[in-house]
Amino acid sequence: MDLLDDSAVEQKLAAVPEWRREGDEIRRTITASDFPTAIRIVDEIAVEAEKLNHHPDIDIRWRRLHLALTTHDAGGLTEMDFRLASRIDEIAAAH
Ligand SMILES: C[C@H](O)[C@H](O)[C@H]1CNC2=NC(N)=NC(=O)C2=N1
Repeated sequence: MDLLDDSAVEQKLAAVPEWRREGDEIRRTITASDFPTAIRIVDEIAVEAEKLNHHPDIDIRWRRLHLALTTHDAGGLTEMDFRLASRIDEIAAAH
């Protein structure tokens, strides 16, 4: 998987407006209604991540999930990060 250049990253970020670029990562926060819901969201994300074989870093703080995506094998941002970001947004929107 090839690293995306800065203009490609900016272009792809436009499609996932909840996400922000932080260096080699894109990050977003999901606020759930309560802690069990936050964990259910994490579980649904885990299923999608496994399907894609692409996994986020997840920092769970009560109802808030801080997510970070990067492609470790490539050492930065690739198409896979934006594909999973889009799946994560669908999951978040369903709760
Ligand atoms: C062998 C390698 O660990 C796998 O191909 C997957 C697992 N999940 C992954 N997740 C992320 N975020 N980046 C990777 O490079 C990655 N690689």
